[in-house]
Amino acid sequence: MVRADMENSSTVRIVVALALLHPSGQVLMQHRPRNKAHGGLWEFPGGKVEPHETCESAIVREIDEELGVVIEAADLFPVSFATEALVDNGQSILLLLYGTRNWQGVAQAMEAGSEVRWTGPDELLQLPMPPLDVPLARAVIPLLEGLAKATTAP
Ligand SMILES: Nc1nc2c([nH]c(=O)n2[C@H]2C[C@H](O)[C@@H](COP(=O)(O)OP(=O)(O)OP(=O)(O)O)O2)c(=O)[nH]1
Repeated sequence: MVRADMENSSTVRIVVALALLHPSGQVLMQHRPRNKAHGGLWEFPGGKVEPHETCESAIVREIDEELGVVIEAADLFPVSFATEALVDNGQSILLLLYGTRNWQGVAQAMEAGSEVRWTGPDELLQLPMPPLDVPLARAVIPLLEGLAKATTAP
């Protein structure tokens, strides 16, 4: 039986992440600083949704902070999501992956100890990444292949 107090004590932490899609068929991946959770792995840039933020305003903020580029909430579309129970703090993460093809500025790693790289569909699953990112990366690959085809089409 589910008690009312149990229903109200959600332990789900929402994390938003972005597939920044280059017209050539590449996605921007970020190397996590070694001092953070999953340090040293490649991930989609993003972060936790803070209280009083919407998911969209959180991803716009995180992308500005982490990559120094401006994206518009209106350009975002949902790509996929993934969930994982975290054993260390008892929280579950709900990771929402958005996509966009539009941004302003040149994406670069703004955080100390971080780096970024544009990655094609053949390389994406070769990168060491957190477990949650593997199914998300699989969902991104057809988008990259579609973009690459559109670029090379006569
Ligand atoms: N941003 C991001 N986080 C991910 C991905 N995959 C994955 O498991 N995570 C996890 C790692 C962390 O436990 C959590 C996000 O934490 P974060 O450190 O990026 O969030 P934040 O920028 O708000 O961090 P902070 O202010 O607390 O340092 O989600 C991913 O692709 N992108």
